[in-house]
Amino acid sequence: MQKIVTQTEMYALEHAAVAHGATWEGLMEQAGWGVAQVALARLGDPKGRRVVVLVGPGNNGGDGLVVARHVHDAGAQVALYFWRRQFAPSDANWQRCRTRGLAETMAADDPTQTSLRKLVAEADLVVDALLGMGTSRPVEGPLAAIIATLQPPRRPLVLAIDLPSGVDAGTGAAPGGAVCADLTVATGLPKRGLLLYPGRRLAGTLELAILELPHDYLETTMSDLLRAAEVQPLLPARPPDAHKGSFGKVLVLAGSLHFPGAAYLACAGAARVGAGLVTLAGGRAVLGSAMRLPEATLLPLAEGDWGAVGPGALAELNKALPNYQALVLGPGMGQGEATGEFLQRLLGLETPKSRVRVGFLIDSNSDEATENAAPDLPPTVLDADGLNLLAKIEEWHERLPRERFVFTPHPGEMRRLLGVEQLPADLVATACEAAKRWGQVVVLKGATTIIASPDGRNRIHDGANPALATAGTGDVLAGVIGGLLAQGLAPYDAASLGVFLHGAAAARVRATLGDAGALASDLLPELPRAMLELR
Ligand SMILES: NC(=O)C1=CN([C@@H]2O[C@H](COP(=O)(O)OP(=O)(O)OC[C@H]3O[C@@H](n4cnc5c(N)ncnc54)[C@H](OP(=O)(O)O)[C@@H]3O)[C@@H](O)[C@H]2O)[C@@H](O)CC1
Ligand SMILES: Nc1ncnc2c1ncn2[C@@H]1O[C@H](COP(=O)(O)OP(=O)(O)O)[C@@H](O)[C@H]1O
Ligand SMILES: [K+]
Repeated sequence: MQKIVTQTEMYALEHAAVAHGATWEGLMEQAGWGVAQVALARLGDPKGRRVVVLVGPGNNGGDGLVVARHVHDAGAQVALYFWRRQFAPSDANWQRCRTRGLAETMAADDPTQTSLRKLVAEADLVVDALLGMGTSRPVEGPLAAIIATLQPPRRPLVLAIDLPSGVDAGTGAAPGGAVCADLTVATGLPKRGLLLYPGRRLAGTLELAILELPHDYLETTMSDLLRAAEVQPLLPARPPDAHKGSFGKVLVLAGSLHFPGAAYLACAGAARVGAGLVTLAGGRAVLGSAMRLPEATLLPLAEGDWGAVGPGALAELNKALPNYQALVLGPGMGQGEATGEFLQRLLGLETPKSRVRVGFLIDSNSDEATENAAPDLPPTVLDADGLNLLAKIEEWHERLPRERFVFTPHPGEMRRLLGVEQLPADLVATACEAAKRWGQVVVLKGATTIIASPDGRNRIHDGANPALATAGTGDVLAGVIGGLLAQGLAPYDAASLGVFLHGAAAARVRATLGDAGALASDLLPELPRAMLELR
């Protein structure tokens, strides 16, 4: 399991390591040695290769000095460029470089960066050891000017130690600009900011220098990187004597006159990850979707204006729902008033005000009242307009049954659910706090997707892929997660495996079609292949 840490968690781990007998010097030596091995592997034969190490004032700079020594000892020609670091005899790593006679330039003596530009122009590799986890404010002044000398296009490879200087370790933000690295070697464990944008882009390829840290410490609060090894065991078994009833039934309530295709994409997503049966619920607006997927069955619902689903549909749904193991609710269903009222009652969230308005339906013990009462929902994926409509309901999170839903918001939907103008910078913390407060699994989608469970566990999917930046890919994901819920996966696992398979299918699409022009429906045939590859 690859853990991802915040600064606080990393500093606590370092303290715990010291308490277990490690020394700060020893840790720094391990970190620098590990980074040097990556650097040397990239350099090829080090003889005659020129390496510039940019050394900052803190421990990140200390790591840089260790790297400089090992790369020098391997045969490369190393020059040191110091920013804000004062020599002190106690700086043992600097002292060791001096003993070896490494060239030194002080940034204070190079106010126009003339020497630095020359060094960079002649270098094969630049090691960025200016700032790491200690980055505490936007980069500015001379530091910004130093970083600007590394802007692409440039000749040398740029390797950042731990984090590209200027990237916030917790949020991935780089408010004053940052080093744009070709690769970043994280020391010990990758920091959260390396997975979040723009930090993820600025970091380039991610590698790791191993540190001996007490891994059991703080384990439960750390994020997990979502990788094949974590989700492979979650794949539902397919016994040879299975029948369609073995793999669950999914009911999809999606699509509308304006977004008819969402229904198809969600249904096909569920079917393509192995659900036994998919039923599309809706009016005439979604008939076309049902015809595109002849394997799906249809649950016709009473229509309101313009074919929208309204409260009149509750009776049919109530009868059908006990036959389903999962529900996908919301993709493209529209945000009309009648649909909002329908959703509110389906979720059992009608306010006293709406009770008065539809009072005759819930009055006393009439048959109609029973038929229209909020049903017990199976595990449900709530997506897109389902979330937008939910966000309009007052105090929804205090009244929604807990541990029943997987919410799949993109950042805009997340803002609406939280009722904020702008999402907080730390998206992992945002998703985790929301999952805890709402009592639901939250999948905060984006180039990096975060899956958070109400119990505090969370997984980060490092899956940037511009081929996915096209309408309808989220509808497929909602269906995929629904299809996995129907096969009996717990909500957090269904969400995790779903995000992984969706990303793996997208990677396959990108490999054949490239970055642009893929359709959301191109993901569908790749889903079974992604499962085959994982199994
Ligand atoms: N301890 C160990 O054994 C291990 C440590 N490790 C390594 O240590 C790194 C963390 O080291 P760190 O905590 O010393 O912080 P670091 O990133 O060097 O920067 C601190 C300095 O930067 C300054 N500063 C900050 N922002 C600034 C800005 N925008 N503009 C200008 N200045 C700014 C800040 O100055 P101040 O805020 O006080 O003005 C302070 O002087 C970690 O990333 C990893 O590489 C690992 O190898 C594991 C073993
Ligand atoms: N650049 C990107 N890299 C990786 N995944 C992306 C990127 N852009 C979008 N996605 C993924 O595509 C899906 C888009 O979902 P969403 O925004 O709900 O779109 P829609 O509602 O049109 O289907 C999400 O799973 C998201 O994580
Ligand atoms: K750095």
